[in-house]
Amino acid sequence: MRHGQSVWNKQNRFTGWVDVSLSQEGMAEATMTGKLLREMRFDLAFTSLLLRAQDTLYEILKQNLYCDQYMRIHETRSEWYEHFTSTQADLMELKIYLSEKLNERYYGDLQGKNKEAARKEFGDERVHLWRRSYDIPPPGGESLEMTALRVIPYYDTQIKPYLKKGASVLVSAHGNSLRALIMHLERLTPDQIQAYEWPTGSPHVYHFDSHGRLQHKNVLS
Ligand SMILES: O=C(O)[C@H](O)COP(=O)(O)O
Repeated sequence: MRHGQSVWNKQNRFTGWVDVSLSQEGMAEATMTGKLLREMRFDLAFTSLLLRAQDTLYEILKQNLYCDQYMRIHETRSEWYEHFTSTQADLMELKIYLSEKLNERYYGDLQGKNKEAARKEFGDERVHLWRRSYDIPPPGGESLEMTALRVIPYYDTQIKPYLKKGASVLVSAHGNSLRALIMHLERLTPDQIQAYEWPTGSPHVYHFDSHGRLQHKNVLS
C-alpha cells in the first residue's frame, strides 16, 4: 500500500524524507483502503519511519475485521508505537516492523520545493528524469536505483522469508520505495518502471508460492 495523500502531495511539493502528515483526503483514502482490505487477515506488517506511511497502516488496521485480535489499538501514536515496537506477539497477534529502509526516496535539494516551480527552474525533461529515471539522482538525493539498493535487501531478508512460509504481509510505504520493490518483484525493466505510477489509495495485492516467486497480482480500487 502506498500511503494516502500527504499535505505536501496536496501542495505539489517534493517530500522525500520530510515527515509531513496525511491530508484529510489522505486519511479518507487510508480509511477506504482499510475497507477494501477489511476481510484480509494479516500476520505481519511493515512500514517506514515516516508518519504518513505509519498513519495509513494504522488506519487500515483499524478498519480490519480482525483488528481486535491483532492487538490493542491505542488512541495515541506514542502508545501504539511503543506497543508495536516492543511486542513479542505470538502468532495470533500482528507483528509490526518499522524500518528506514522503506522510507521514501531521499529527494535531496528538491525536498520542500514545489514541483511546478522546479519544472520552471530546471525544465520539464530534467525534472522528469529526476523523478522517474532509474539511475539519475536528483541533486543531493537518491535515484530509484539507490533506493532499490536499500529496499530490496530489506525485502529479501526481512519480508520474503515470511512470504515463503505462507504468511500474509501488509507493507505500507511510499511511491518510490514501492516502485523500487515492484520493479524487483515483477522483474520490470528501467523503461517499464519509468512509466509506472502508483496512485495513492490503490492497494496492490501480490500472491507468492512457497519459494517466494510471484504468482499473480491484483490492483484494488
Ligand atoms: O516524495 C515525494 O514528493 C512523493 O512522495 C513522490 O514524489 P514523485 O511522484 O515526484 O516521485
